[in-house]
Amino acid sequence: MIRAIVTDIEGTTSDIRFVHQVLFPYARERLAGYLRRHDGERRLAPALTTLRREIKQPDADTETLIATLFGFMDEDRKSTALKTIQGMIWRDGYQQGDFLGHLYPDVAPQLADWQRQGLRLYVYSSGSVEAQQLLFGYSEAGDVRPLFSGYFDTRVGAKREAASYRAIARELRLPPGELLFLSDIVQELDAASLAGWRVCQLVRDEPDPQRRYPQVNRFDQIDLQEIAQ
Ligand SMILES: CSCCC(=O)C(=O)COP(=O)(O)O
Ligand SMILES: [Mg+2]
Repeated sequence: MIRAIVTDIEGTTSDIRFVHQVLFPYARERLAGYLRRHDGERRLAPALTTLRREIKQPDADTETLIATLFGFMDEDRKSTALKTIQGMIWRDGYQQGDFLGHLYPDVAPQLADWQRQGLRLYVYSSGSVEAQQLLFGYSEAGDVRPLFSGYFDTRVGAKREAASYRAIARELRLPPGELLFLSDIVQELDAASLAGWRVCQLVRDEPDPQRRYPQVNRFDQIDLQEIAQ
C-alpha cells in the first residue's frame, strides 16, 4: 500500500519550458548584479560559503564566484549553492508578479484527491526548498503549499543516487515499498527503485520507448493500487 507520494517538479508537475525558458533566464540575467549588490550580507553568506566549498576555493572573490555560477548554469549543474541563489532571485520575480509557477492542470486536483485519501505528499527537486515553496506558493492554481507535508532538495543528496531516497525514507519513517516517486527522468526512477521505492514515470510530451517503469501522461492516470502490486 502506498502511504506517501514524493514528486519531482521539472517535467513532472511543471513544464520543462517554464523552468528553462522563464526561470533560468530570469536568474541568469540578474545573477551578477544580485551577487555584487548583496555580497557581504548575512542572507547570501551561507550560499557563498557552500559554493566556495563546492569548488574547493575558500578564498575565491565575488567575480570568481560569478564566473563559476555562469559555468554551472551553462552545464545545468545541480549545485546546491547555485540552486539556493537562483531561488533568492526568483523570489523577487514571483513577488513582483513577473511570472507564476507553472503547474499542469491535472496536478493540483489529483494531489488534493490523494491528500483527502490520507496520503502524505512531498516534493523532491534539485531546485532549493525555498524555490519549490515559491513555485507552489505562487502557482497558476494558487497557493497549493497546504497540499504538501514537506520538501527535499539536493541537501539530502543528488536525485540520481539511491542513497538520497534511502535518506528521505528514513526521514519520513516509512518503509521504501510504501513510498511512490514520480519523475520524468529514468535515471532518477532507477535510483529510487534501487532504494526499494515504487516509481512511476511522467511522460508529458513524447512516450519514453525504454518503458522500464509504469508510464502516464497525467497525474489522474496514476493507479496507486496497480503500482503497489
Ligand atoms: C523549483 S523549480 C526549479 C527547478 C530547478 O532549478 C531544477 O534544476 C530542476 O530540477 P528538477 O530536479 O526538478 O528536475
Ligand atoms: Mg524532472
